[in-house]
Amino acid sequence: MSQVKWQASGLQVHQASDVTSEHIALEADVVVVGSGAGGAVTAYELARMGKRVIVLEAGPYVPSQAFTEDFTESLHALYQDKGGQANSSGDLLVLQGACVGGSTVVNGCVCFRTPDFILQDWQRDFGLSELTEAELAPYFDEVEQNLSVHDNGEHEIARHGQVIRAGANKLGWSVKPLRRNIRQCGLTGHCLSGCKTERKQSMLVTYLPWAQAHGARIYSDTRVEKVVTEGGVASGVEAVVTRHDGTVAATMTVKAPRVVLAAGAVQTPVLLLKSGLANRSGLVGKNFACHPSLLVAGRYPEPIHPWRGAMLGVHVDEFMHPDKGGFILEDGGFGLVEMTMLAEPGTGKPFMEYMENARYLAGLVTLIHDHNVGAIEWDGERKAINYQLSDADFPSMKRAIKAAAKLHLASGATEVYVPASDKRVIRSEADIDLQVDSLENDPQHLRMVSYHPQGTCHMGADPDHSVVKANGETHDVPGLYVADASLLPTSIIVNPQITVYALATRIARHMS
Ligand SMILES: Cc1cc2nc3c(=O)[nH]c(=O)nc-3n(C[C@H](O)[C@H](O)[C@H](O)COP(=O)(O)OP(=O)(O)OC[C@H]3O[C@@H](n4cnc5c(N)ncnc54)[C@H](O)[C@@H]3O)c2cc1C
Repeated sequence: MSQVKWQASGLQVHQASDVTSEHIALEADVVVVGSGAGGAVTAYELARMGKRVIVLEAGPYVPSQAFTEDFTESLHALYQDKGGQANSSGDLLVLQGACVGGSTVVNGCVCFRTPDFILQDWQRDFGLSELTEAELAPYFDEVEQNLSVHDNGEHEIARHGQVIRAGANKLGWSVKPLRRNIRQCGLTGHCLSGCKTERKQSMLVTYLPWAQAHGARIYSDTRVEKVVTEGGVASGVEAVVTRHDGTVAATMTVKAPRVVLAAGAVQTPVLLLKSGLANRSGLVGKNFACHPSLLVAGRYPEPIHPWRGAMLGVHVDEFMHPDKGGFILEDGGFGLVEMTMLAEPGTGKPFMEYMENARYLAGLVTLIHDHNVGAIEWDGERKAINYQLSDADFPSMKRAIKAAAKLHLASGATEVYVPASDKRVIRSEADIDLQVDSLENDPQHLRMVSYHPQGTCHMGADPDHSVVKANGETHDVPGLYVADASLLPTSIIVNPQITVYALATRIARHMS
């Protein structure tokens, strides 16, 4: 891996194809595991402080020019488990990016700060007294500025967003443009396949090149298998470099007194469990939450063309506070593949009818404030995501479906499709309770997707009841840090990337 090629996008990545020896031994001040939201920001912040930083990324390096805007191919090329990662019962797809830039490459660009009522819960219930709105505000300001976060302009609200906004106004519900980290959006609607024109301000085109400009070295195809300690203190990692045909190109060791885990909320706990570290509380991998989402589609009399224009335009925050329901609705555009993945279109004739009418559909994505009832487990060979929607969260899921149905009807939809395994269509206000009240919280009944796994190595003041401190360092192992979505003690209702960026910035700045 001594000779690396400069890629057209400007990022220089050491890849498996560059490997020239069976073992690679490296040294650094800090080794960062994962190059997504948490990893890229931490790497940049530390590199610009003059630290020698190495970033190890399990996924491949896919330069933007290679993005295809074909979602089936993107799942294969850019996503964890080729887009097939799911919970143990198979009714929750857990989508995560697995490439240089992580989930930020494939995300929908939506940006929210952590709601203050969530931070207050963390202060009260987890002893995180320092994580106040005032303390985090400068970090939010900074990352938002760095990533060109702005309220969607009118041209960024596609037809599907316009009809939803009109319906929300009719109902008197609070509806706002979404904020997104994008510069001069090309309105292609292919966010989930990566942004070919590099307008999305993902880590691939921002913090990673910036980190590299400050000397950080980035290795793709490199999966960290173990965190190593000496005398109870972090001392580095062991990794394997794998070619794209699955064969091992080399083993790797990195010696570093600071190890930052940012492999995402599924893989970071797996790595700690494999390494047998930082688990005095028994909470590594526990406390998993994920904002289980539904795509509630409405059929409109006039064509909507949900694949046209910016993917995400507006959101309804009327019910965001837990006292008001604990959910938000985001208007979501989607292409034909997403449409079949996220809905329950049936098979045979019903499927053909659904797809024939695709251009008349608009989607609402529900996000709920779920409890942290899941767990990531490792049996020595494979991971398991054990998560079922809890009975405590089912009422809020049903409230979100009802609100989405009501909103579609108010927006002019003639039919609303509930993504349930027994086909349920709502055609009038009177149908809403009828169709939704009888839903059961049984495995496989609702087709759920998570874009936001969180919480599996959560922060807290008490070492017996949390995995890491507010500064990101694990309670048990000096020098071993977590800086990704695993940190969040509770689910945060809103899309989490900005929270992860802000926390990672803070963690890097507090690192000694
Ligand atoms: C399809 C999709 C849409 C989304 N839309 C939005 C949105 O609009 N707004 C928003 O706020 N959030 C969105 N998110 C979520 C957001 O992108 C994530 O919350 C955020 O990126 C999490 O950051 P992270 O650092 O925890 O993990 P990631 O960004 O997922 O990065 C983790 C990286 O670690 C790598 N890795 C894993 N294991 C290892 C290992 N053992 N060794 C080395 N590397 C490893 C992975 O390959 C991955 O690249 C979306 C996510 C998805 C998947």
